[in-house]
Amino acid sequence: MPAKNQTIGEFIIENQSSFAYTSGELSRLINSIRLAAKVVNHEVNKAGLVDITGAIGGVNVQGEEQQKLDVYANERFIETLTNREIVCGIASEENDDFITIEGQNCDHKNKYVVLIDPLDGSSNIDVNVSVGTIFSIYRRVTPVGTPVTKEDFLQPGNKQVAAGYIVYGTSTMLVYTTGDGVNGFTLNPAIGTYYLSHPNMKFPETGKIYSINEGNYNHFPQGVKDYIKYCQAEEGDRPYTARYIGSLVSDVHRNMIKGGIYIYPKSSKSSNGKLRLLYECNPMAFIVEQAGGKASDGFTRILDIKPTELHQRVPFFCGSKKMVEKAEEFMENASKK
Ligand SMILES: O=P(O)(O)OC[C@H]1O[C@](O)(COP(=O)(O)O)[C@@H](O)[C@@H]1O
Ligand SMILES: [Mg+2]
Ligand SMILES: [Mg+2]
Repeated sequence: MPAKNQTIGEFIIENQSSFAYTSGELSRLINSIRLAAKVVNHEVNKAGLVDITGAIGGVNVQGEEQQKLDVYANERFIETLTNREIVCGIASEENDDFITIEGQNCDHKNKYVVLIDPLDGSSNIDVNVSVGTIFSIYRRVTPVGTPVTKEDFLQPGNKQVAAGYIVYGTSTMLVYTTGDGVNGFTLNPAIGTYYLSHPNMKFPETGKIYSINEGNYNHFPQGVKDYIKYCQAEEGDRPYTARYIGSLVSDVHRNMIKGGIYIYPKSSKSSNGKLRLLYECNPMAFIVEQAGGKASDGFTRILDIKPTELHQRVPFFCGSKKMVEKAEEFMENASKK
């Protein structure tokens, strides 16, 4: 078990064997992300002050109004990753298409692509509720020395070499996996260093929290309606408690600590749900599974879905293993009727 209060830098060096490729590369990837996260954290903490509040007046490829912090965070992560000579391409929620990073000598020698949701939970920025950043990292599949292509981004989630999130909440935490368990690091803002505060995070097998936007209840598939009724029934260890922050990162983080399930299903209003497979569901699913939880679209394991589009959406069920299995049971039964 790693020593608590180890710095993230020490942890990476000590655990380099858990990364499939050379340690130096992982350090540079995670260091880029933690640096950009510190800069973004600084701005998030000022949310409410004039210059950082509200919409920027643009609409992203999802048709969503972009908040100033969406754009600010996007620029900081892209800039920081680009300057560290480690990525050959970046895809982001805030960019229509992927960005090719040629590298200092324009030789396309870098080996990793990063997919990012720079600011998750945008609707909560101006109301002082916790938000996050989500990242997913793959090794490129196209030859080194050639420009990155869409193929490098459309890999199934089970090919991720690392994934994680930052939650900007009561404290700022960076939580990540390289396929060898999940560890959480809390930022000490006084000295700007992340310390290992949550070693070897584990999803409780079951829990008593369900997180879903029940405002859309009438539009949900029958299986989801049945599962919500199950959660609310006065039986056994139920009713469960409803908790919904409206920031995917924060809802899943809480459920990972306390036990619970988060669901963003498809509905008659959005045929594939809202969340994006590549930079929301895949990285969160990798973390959830590495912590002993489960993640699916109600039927299929998220990490086995073969992506077809950069910004494609999928229904998302994730959390405590037994709770997700129960929800899938309701989905299965309803689909047979
Ligand atoms: O308001 P709704 O429809 O419940 O959606 C909330 C969900 O949408 C999101 O805000 C989508 O993410 P972005 O803020 O990155 O677009 C999730 O974080 C959250 O879980
Ligand atoms: Mg998001
Ligand atoms: Mg976002």
